[in-house]
Order: sequence, then C-alpha cells, then structure tokens
Amino acid sequence: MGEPALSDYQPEIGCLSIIVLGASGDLAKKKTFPALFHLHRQGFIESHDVHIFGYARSKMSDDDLRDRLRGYLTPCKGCKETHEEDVSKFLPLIKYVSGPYDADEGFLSLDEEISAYEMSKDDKGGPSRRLFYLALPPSVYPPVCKMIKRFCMNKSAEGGWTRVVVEKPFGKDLNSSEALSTQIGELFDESQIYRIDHYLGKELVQNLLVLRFANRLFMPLWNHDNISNVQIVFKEDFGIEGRGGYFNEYGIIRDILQNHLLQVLCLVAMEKPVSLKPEHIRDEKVKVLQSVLPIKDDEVVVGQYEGYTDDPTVPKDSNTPTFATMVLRIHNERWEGVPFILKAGKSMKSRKAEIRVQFKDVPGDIFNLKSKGRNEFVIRLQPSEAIYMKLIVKEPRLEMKTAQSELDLSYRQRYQEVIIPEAYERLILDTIRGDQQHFVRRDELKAAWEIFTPLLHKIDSNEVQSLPYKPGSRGPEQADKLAEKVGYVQTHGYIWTPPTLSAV
Ligand SMILES: NC(=O)C1=CN([C@@H]2O[C@H](COP(=O)(O)OP(=O)(O)OC[C@H]3O[C@@H](n4cnc5c(N)ncnc54)[C@H](OP(=O)(O)O)[C@@H]3O)[C@@H](O)[C@H]2O)C=CC1
Ligand SMILES: O=C1O[C@H](COP(=O)(O)O)[C@@H](O)[C@H](O)[C@H]1O
Repeated sequence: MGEPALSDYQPEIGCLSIIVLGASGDLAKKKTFPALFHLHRQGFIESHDVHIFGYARSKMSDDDLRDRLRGYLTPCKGCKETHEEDVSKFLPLIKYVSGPYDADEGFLSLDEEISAYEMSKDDKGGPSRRLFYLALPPSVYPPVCKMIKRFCMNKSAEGGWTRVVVEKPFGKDLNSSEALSTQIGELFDESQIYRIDHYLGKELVQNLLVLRFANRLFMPLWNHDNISNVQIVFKEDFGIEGRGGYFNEYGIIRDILQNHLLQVLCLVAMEKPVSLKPEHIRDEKVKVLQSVLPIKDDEVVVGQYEGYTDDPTVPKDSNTPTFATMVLRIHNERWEGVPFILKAGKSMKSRKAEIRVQFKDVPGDIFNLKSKGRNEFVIRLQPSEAIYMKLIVKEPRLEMKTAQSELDLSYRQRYQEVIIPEAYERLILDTIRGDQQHFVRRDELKAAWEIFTPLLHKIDSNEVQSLPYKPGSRGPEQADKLAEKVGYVQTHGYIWTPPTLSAV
C-alpha cells in the first residue's frame, strides 16, 4: 500500500473558466499565463474542460495577446511532447475581452463570452467553475469585484463555484487594507477569496512545516534556549526596471517584507498546528503575528539605492525605501529574546532568498570556537534550493584542528530527476482545488499590517529617512551593524558553494 496522501482532494467536474484580469500587464505575462501553460502541459488543466479569458482595457485581438505571451512560455526539461506542440495546444484556449474595470459593458461582454463557452461544453447546464485572477493594481480591486459580483458569477443551477484571487500588496496600511477587506468581504465569502502570496508556493517554504514538525531533531532546539537569532533575507541584483510607477508608491516594505518575508517568519516561528487543515495552520500563523512587539525605531535601517530617482516615473525627492532591515521580536514562551532580522533589498550584490537560523555559542567551549563561527541552519529558498547545516568538525589531518563545514542537502544534486514547480503553478492549482492553506486569511493580513503601519507612516512622512547605498552593494552599512548589535555573528572566511553534479 502506498503512503496516505496529505491532501484529500476529490477531482471536480464541470467546465472551468479562468479569467485573468489585467491580462495586458507584467504579472500576467511573466507569471500567471506561464503558470497556466505549465499546468496545462502537465495535464492539471485539460483542453476539454478549461477555457482562459484575458481581460484588460488595452485594445488587442485574441491573437495579439497570444503573440505577446508566446515568448514567456518557457520550454520544460524532460517533456514528452515538443515545446511547439505544447504551445500550439495551449494558446488557442485563450480568448481576450477588452473593457473598463468600472463600467458594466465590459463585464457584460465578458460574462457573455464565458457563458457561451460553458454552453458549448455542456448545453444541459452542468456545474461550472469560474476563477477570476486579479493581476491588477489593488486600487481597482473594489470596482472589479463589484462588476464580477453583478455580472459574472457562476450561474449554473447544477452547482460549481466562483473564486477570486487577489495579489499583494493588499492595501497600503492597516486602514486601507481593512477598508479593502470590508468592501470585498461584502461581495464574497472568505472561502471565495484567495489572497495570494507567491512565497507560500515556493518549494522550500512549503517544506518548512515538514522540516520542523516531522523531524525530532529540531523539536528540542527550536527555541530561545538554543537559537541566538534568525535572519530572513531577500535580495535582488536588479532595480525597479520600469516598475517605478508601482514601486515608488509602495516601497520595499509593502512589496516584500509585509507579505513574503513575514509569511516565512510565521512558518519558522509558529507552534505545531492541530492538523494540516488550512484553518489550523492559519490559526497558528495569526498567533505569531499577534505576538510581534512594536518595531523599535533604533532597530530599523531603510535605504534607497543611488540612481533610483533617475527613473522618469519616480519623483526626485522620493524617500521610498528600496532596502530595509529591521528586527521583529516575538513576545512568547518560545521566542522571547530572539531577534528575527528581516532584510530585503533591490539592486544588491547578488540575488538570493534564504532563512538563516543561528545557534548560540557552545557553553564550556574547549576548542576556542569563537574564531570559527557558530552553528547555522540555512534554508536557501532560491536560487539553488538547499538546506544546509554549518557545523564545526575536525579537519581531516593528523593534527587536532577544527574547521567549519556543512551537512548539505542541495536539491539540484539530491533530486536530479525532479523539476521543482513554479510557485504560481502550485498556488493556481490550489485555487482550482479549493485549498486555502497557502493563502492569507483576513485576520492574518490585518495582524501583518498592524506590525508595519506605524513604521510605514513614519517613512511616508519622511520622519524616517532612507539612507543611500551603492547599487550592487550589501545595502547601507548601518544594516550590518544593526544585525551585529542584536546578536548576529558573521563567520568570516566561510562561503557555502552549491555542490556541482560532476563532483560526486
Ligand atoms: N509584476 C510582478 O512581478 C508582480 C506583481 N504582483 C502584483 O500583481 C498585481 C499586478 O502587477 P503588474 O502586472 O506588475 O501591474 P501592471 O502595472 O503591469 O498592471 C497590470 C494591468 O493593470 C492595468 N492597470 C495598470 N495601472 C492601472 C491603473 N492605475 N488603473 C487601472 N488599471 C491599471 C493595465 O492594463 P490595461 O491598461 O490594459 O487595463 C496593466 O496592464 C499588483 O498587485 C502587483 O503588486 C505581485 C507579485 C509580482
Ligand atoms: O512580489 C514580488 O516578488 C518579486 C520577486 O519574486 P521572486 O519569486 O523572483 O523572488 C519582486 O521582484 C517584486 O518586486 C515583488 O512585487
């Protein structure tokens, strides 16, 4: 007998319409449509019961949209069919409807197109499923949701559903987010709303619960007795690249920390949930967020890379941070006294995202370990997914000499045959299957905004100033000083290199 599946999903029947609103945009072309392509290629959504609609204000034909997307549909390794065959089966499933986001006519036409497709599939009016993906700026969520509710809900008497996927950042601060939640909450039940945070779809983020709660090894260690500090880091080696209009209004804290890094923090810090049911997991995440203490002014460094305001869409006097480091402190029995250092930056030296759990010094040290560095447990989310543990070992030679080394689980080497799915692929599949585990619940979102809103207001009013840093650097040097001040000890001279396959 095989292992019991962790998910108890039962396949549903009824034609599926996936509607990408904002189909002309950046996210749609780079992430949403490519994810749908890969789901289709792997048979998770099938030509005989799915149709995909793009909707936006831009005037385009079906073929214009298809041509625009073609270059973003990347070939996969080890596919049965050629890439051209996969693409030629996928693109005809896409239709484009143009219209405004706040007026009836566009949504009436959209509904007509969806209904015509549903009738063509099932003239007896069987169940139908409608998934609306809002790849749009949050400012247009309220009118779009109103239009969907008025004109585009699933109408089948035989059942089915209507679901709405909304992107981050959901609001700009606590009040605006709550207002948005209330507006959308008046139109849809919580069970119909999927607040997507694509970091929750990353392989190693999904692995966190398993690592923590399926391994006895970590249970006694995962607390303030043993852990000195935790760093959750996101770096990109490029700047805002034409997204200045969006980015300058939001900044790095709303773009990355309030959502992606905070979600990761929850999974690192939460208690064991009662079960793997989405509500049980989300209950535990909310408890962590509610235990976070107000951020102290002297435990924040924000920065802006030099040249950021050269972007024509960015005002010359912008104080918007493109970099932030801050310390979050969780006031509970497990984590009292352990700083969680969150760090995110654009235009940095390298691109990576990782969780670094640094352990305390060994008591009663007989090896003079201070100079060698501490034990660290590192979860490399990207690139080169890996989990490694930095250890002190005896150097293999005659003399007794210690050195830093590592126990290393590098995914590329260990899982050579496996293609790790893109985060969006996984999460869109979850929305089709109705699994909300990896989506943000309303109370979670509220607690997340409560943590950052006071600081965001200080930055917006220039009370907290962004420090300049050189593009391609580590960010302002004050950030490293802050991490050091709260207890992070950097190991000099040790660099983890992902093992190569040829070096076996
Ligand atoms: N791009 C990315 O990598 C990521 C984006 N996101 C989130 O996804 C959402 C969409 O992002 P992205 O695709 O980059 O955004 P875009 O700026 O590309 O906007 C998407 C589409 O929305 C329409 N639009 C843009 N601005 C406005 C406006 N002010 N009023 C009405 N419609 C507008 C445009 O379509 P038209 O004019 O044709 O109607 C545009 O093509 C955002 O919430 C973003 O935070 C999340 C993760 C990553
Ligand atoms: O949400 C966002 O994420 C991307 C980074 O995503 P990743 O999966 O490549 O790490 C970031 O570039 C963008 O600014 C932000 O909106």
